[in-house]
Amino acid sequence: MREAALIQPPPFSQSEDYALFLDFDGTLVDIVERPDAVMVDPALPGILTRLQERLGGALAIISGRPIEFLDSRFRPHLFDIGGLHGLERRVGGELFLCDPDEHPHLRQMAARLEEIVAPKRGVLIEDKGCSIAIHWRLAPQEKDFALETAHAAVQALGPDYRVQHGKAVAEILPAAAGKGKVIEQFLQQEPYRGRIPIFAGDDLTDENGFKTVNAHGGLSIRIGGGETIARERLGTPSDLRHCLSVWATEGTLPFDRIS
Ligand SMILES: O=P(O)(O)OC[C@H]1O[C@H](O[C@H]2O[C@H](CO)[C@@H](O)[C@H](O)[C@H]2O)[C@H](O)[C@@H](O)[C@@H]1O
Repeated sequence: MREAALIQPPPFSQSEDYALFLDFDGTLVDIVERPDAVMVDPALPGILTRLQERLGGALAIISGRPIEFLDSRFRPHLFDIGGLHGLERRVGGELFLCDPDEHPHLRQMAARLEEIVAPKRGVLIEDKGCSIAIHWRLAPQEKDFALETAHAAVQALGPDYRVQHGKAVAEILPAAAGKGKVIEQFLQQEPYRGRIPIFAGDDLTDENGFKTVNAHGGLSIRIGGGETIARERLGTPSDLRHCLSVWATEGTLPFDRIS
């Protein structure tokens, strides 16, 4: 990572050279105990809309969440989104969705997993159709159980599926999913094509996105602690929201480093 105390990204006269990609949980919004309890800061949709205009439309949320969930949190705003760790995508209103019916074994596994975790108080199954997350934030003592359950499920499903590790979560999803891949797909399409990517994320799934962004000579930003290949670091989602707000209103994007 660079040692500079402050980054001064592009003035608005050059902002159409850049594409901005933003992770959701732990990056734009704070981590909370339950997946369905996440809250969007009321000022955030307006800040993102302003940035989207500044960037000529080249702003997308890149998340492990489904597009439908993110829309429910940002309504009436409909941002470009790479959802489900890149399994689905919306660009300029055009949708590329993942069909759960194409994953019949995963669907059967979802029902089985509900039964397996039922006796474990605080372990939550988040069924997202084409992926299934097993959460243990409310039951940290069940971490090993949750991890073993996720890995056993993938073992049973075969090589078309993998486990994505995250913050107090293990997700079972198609092996082809990846944030790097979906960022690459965005960069092949207008208005993202040919631009320098900027990507902020906080978690293991985002490291794959950082790899792609670094390969394009872009700016990768890790939110919070942990080992990373990101080139810059910010402390909290609130720090990032502040930076985005400054960029939206003043034309610069200052990142105070924490490490
Ligand atoms: O790619 P992201 O937008 O960062 O999404 C990653 C996963 O985030 C969510 O889980 C995490 O946030 C929850 C709410 O704060 C928290 O309770 C949980 O412990 C975290 O792992 C979400 O529920 C998953 O579907 C996303 O894949």
